[in-house]
Amino acid sequence: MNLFETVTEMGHEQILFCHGKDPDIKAIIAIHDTSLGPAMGATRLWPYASEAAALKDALRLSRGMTYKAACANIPVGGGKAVIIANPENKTEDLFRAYGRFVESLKGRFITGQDVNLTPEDVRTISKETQYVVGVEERSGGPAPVTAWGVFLGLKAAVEFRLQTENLKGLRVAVQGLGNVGQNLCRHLHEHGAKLFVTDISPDKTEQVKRLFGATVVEPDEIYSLDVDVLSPCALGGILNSETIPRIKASVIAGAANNQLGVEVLHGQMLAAQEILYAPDYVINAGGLINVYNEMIGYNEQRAFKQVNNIYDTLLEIFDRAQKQDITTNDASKQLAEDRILKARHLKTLAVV
Ligand SMILES: NC(=O)C1=CN([C@@H]2O[C@H](COP(=O)(O)OP(=O)(O)OC[C@H]3O[C@@H](n4cnc5c(N)ncnc54)[C@H](O)[C@@H]3O)[C@@H](O)[C@H]2O)C=CC1
Ligand SMILES: O=C(O)C(=O)Cc1c[nH]c2ccccc12
Repeated sequence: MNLFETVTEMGHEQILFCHGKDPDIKAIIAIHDTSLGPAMGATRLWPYASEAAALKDALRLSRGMTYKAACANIPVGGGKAVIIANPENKTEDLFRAYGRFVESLKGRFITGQDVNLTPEDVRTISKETQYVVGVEERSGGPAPVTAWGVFLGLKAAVEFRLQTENLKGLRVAVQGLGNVGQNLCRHLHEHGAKLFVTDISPDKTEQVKRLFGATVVEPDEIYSLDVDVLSPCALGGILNSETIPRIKASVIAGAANNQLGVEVLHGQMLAAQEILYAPDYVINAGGLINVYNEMIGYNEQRAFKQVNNIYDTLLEIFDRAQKQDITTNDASKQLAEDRILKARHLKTLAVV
């Protein structure tokens, strides 16, 4: 990877390569943009196959956070960190060393719990840095709020594409029944949707079958089901050249980050198949909105108002995409970039 070329193209401000021998630590903190406020993004721990893969993940996820905050209209910038490690080798020393790197950024980057980190791990990080949120779970953790936002976004997409406000009998395929997926299934079930679900953990599929009468399918079957909506709530990169031709759903609305394998190509493939894609960073902003509110002093009414906005924002994005004949992904990027440019312009005026 030609690093500065990539960073120039993607627009990152700063990338911190955190390295140490005792303890052995390799982590990357990517700060994409702080025009709207301090960069926020949870930290993910993953046994990446290569350092390039880790860097790519950090770069793309952090840019997604910038767009996420801008589309959610909160004064926050975008960042993300990845720790390159096997979850089996997590130690207190590792997280403390990582916490010192976060502290060294003096609040330019504020982080918390993402894939393979437990609340306990985040508490360990917070022994070394004050720039961690979501540790005390004052608001019940971000996942239920994320799920509520995804539910509203799914509803907006169904209304736009299928011209119905009633979810009764709507067939929805949910991939991944973790903290977000299960909460989403509950909302959908309560509104009369018919669920088709998959997870690599049989305990989780059994639970959702029992609680919400869902039909359980094998992980690879989820793409080709004859359903109205596909809701990816597990992994990134699942919308790609292999899966898209198999998709029969006309709406994609789920929580996973980086759902599109190759953003432009696969965004266009979905549009060509007349599948309405709710951009991941717009629909899954509930978690970020929740931790942001915790940071500034939790106010449930304000937090829910901001999450409820996801519905209107998505309708605006779908409308923009249709009118300009562009992908929904490009329409949301435009919305985010407009807001960021405006904020930069205001800052320049303030200096003068
Ligand atoms: N928790 C939050 O507030 C937010 C979560 N997200 C994203 O949403 C997604 C889900 O988040 P959580 O529910 O918190 O994570 P989680 O780790 O609780 O759940 C993920 C689930 O996906 C399952 N899974 C893994 N590989 C799978 C496969 N190949 N097929 C089917 N299922 C598979 C896992 O067994 C697990 O049950 C993640 O991609 C996360 O990055 C995005 C924004 C906020
Ligand atoms: O939406 C994402 O990908 C996030 O990283 C949201 C998030 C969850 N917990 C956090 C703690 C600090 C900053 C962001 C988050």
